[in-house]
Amino acid sequence: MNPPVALTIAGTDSGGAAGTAADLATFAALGVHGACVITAVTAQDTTGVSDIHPVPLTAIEAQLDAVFDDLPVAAVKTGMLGTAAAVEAFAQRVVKLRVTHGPRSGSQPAIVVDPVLVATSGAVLGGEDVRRAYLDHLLPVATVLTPNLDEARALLGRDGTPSELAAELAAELAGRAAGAAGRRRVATKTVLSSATGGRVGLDTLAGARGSTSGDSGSTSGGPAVIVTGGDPEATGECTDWLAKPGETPVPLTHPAVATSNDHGTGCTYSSALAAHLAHGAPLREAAELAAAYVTRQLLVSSRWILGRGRGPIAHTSPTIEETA
Ligand SMILES: Nc1ncnc2c1ncn2[C@@H]1O[C@H](COP(=O)(O)OP(=O)(O)O)[C@@H](O)[C@H]1O
Ligand SMILES: Cc1ncc(COP(=O)(O)O)c(N)n1
Repeated sequence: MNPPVALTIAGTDSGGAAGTAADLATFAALGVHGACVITAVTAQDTTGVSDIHPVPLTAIEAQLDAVFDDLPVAAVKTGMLGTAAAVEAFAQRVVKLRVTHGPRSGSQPAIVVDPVLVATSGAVLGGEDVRRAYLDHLLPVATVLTPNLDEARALLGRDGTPSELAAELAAELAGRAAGAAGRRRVATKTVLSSATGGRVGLDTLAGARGSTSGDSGSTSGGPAVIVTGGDPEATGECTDWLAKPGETPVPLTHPAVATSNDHGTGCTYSSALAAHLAHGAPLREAAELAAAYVTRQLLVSSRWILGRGRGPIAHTSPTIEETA
């Protein structure tokens, strides 16, 4: 039987903790075939990021087209996109997939966006132009986004509690999604009407609205938002807040692991979420399973001493001893 396919669009981490190293390891651990589009090469270790080399836009576009033209991608996870042009190039392809497949074809991938802007070490992985491109182009067409607290604050440009930020971000993006869908509907109708002599399929127009069926993630009102609640000093519990437009945010609580080996945690969480969505899990269940996976992996690496800084979250399979 074929495994589901998930695609990561992200940067490399030479230290093997975050970025594509985390994403592909997580996909493999969760029984998903992983494809990857590299957006940037970073020189990075447990102490920080010392160099960033963006991949040229044409090479990013060629990788995206190679994967989408060939593989049945069930879920996409985006990590460090690095430039506004890369954000826009991927957003354009999401819109194209929706227009060509329609919402009920079952062939639209779930789009998980981890809006990476700043690394745990403090390095800037996406500037103000990237933040704007996320808000204007990619987030409104996403299925679900997974900002941490700082990223949620940066995207909204204001502070608040995690549940407030999750609800406000979902409402803000629902508004943007509705506006973008209206503009696409007019553009698609014009293009298709001239191409078909006036006959336009209902499915095609519904697809241009960017709605998805079932509970793989977004409702027709815009993307779901999960504000993650990681806290390196945490003892006790961590709470992530899941918000869907127009609904009261739901707290998702799981045990906290006391560890400083947390480099790559956010990448691992969003990849695990994409992997479970690729398997067909509903969004809330996928979020709970992803948090359980991250918690287990943090436990495995909690006593490791690797590198001089914040060590990696484990990407190895735990032994019985490590999970005890
Ligand atoms: N110490 C921890 N123990 C258990 N879960 C954690 C811990 N730190 C983060 N998580 C979980 O990992 C996921 C990613 O969260 P977070 O650390 O906020 O992302 P990022 O690495 O982007 O800051 C969330 O589900 C969060 O609750
Ligand atoms: C290539 C790449 N992508 C993402 C992150 C963020 O991960 P973290 O928040 O754990 O530093 C990173 N450091 N490097």
